[in-house]
Amino acid sequence: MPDSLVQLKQLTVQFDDRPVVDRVDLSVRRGDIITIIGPNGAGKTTLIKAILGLQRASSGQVSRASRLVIGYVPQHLTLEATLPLSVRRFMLLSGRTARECEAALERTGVRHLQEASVHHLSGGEKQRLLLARALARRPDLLVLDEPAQGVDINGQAALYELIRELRDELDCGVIMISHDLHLVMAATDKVICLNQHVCCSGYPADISHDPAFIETFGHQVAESLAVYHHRHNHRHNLHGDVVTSTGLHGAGDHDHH
Ligand SMILES: Nc1ncnc2c1ncn2[C@@H]1O[C@H](COP(=O)(O)OP(=O)(O)OP(=O)(O)O)[C@@H](O)[C@H]1O
Repeated sequence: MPDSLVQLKQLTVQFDDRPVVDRVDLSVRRGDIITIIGPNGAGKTTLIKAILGLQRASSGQVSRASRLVIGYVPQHLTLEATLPLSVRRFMLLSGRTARECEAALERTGVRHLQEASVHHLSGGEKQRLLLARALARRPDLLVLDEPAQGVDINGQAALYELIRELRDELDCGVIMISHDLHLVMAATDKVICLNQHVCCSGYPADISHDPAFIETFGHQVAESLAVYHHRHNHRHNLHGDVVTSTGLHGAGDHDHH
């Protein structure tokens, strides 16, 4: 897998015989910012867990570059509420030196909060702290699960901008999940629209014209993104399965034009 930090080949994850991630091919290289979008239950977190090595594949392959360092930013900071913990201590628990921790906090703009309790941080400050913890590892690959949760709209744009800057500074690859479609369209290199299988993928400008995008997100979202409606040759039922007039088909049976 030349140049790839991580590569998925026909990755399938099933729970109770139900494919939640269905034959997904994906490659992340240095310099990429790839965003996974899709409805609730589409398999986005399961896919990310497979990349992190936390979820076993039912079939297919996940290959990682040798000695790959991954920095992971989870959806939420979950901590024991009764445990007193300062930002400084939280960072040191990562095993990095005090200097590395301080530099990472500085870079994500929350160094001034070192003595604050992690329990009292705002949503945006927590996300920046989690990003600093991931950054302190000097990752080859940054994996973020909805990094802008609990962050106001200005803060979201700033956070996406920071992620782009970090990609340049670290020369790392970035893969993230996001529901913030407007920001994704503005701030991402490549979008993967997941609904168990990959519905469509490509550059934001292209994907917003893709009928599968409109099919998955509905006309309201599509229109608000000023996308066009094209013919679409399959439909999804409520479970995300591909349905045509002749019945139920496997996810690989369709194409989009
Ligand atoms: N360990 C598990 N055992 C059984 N089912 C699971 C497990 N983990 C996830 N699922 C199911 O797999 C499906 C996909 O879940 P996943 O969390 O990957 O979706 P998602 O796209 O991240 O959704 P959301 O946008 O709501 O966070 C869901 O129906 C979920 O209930």
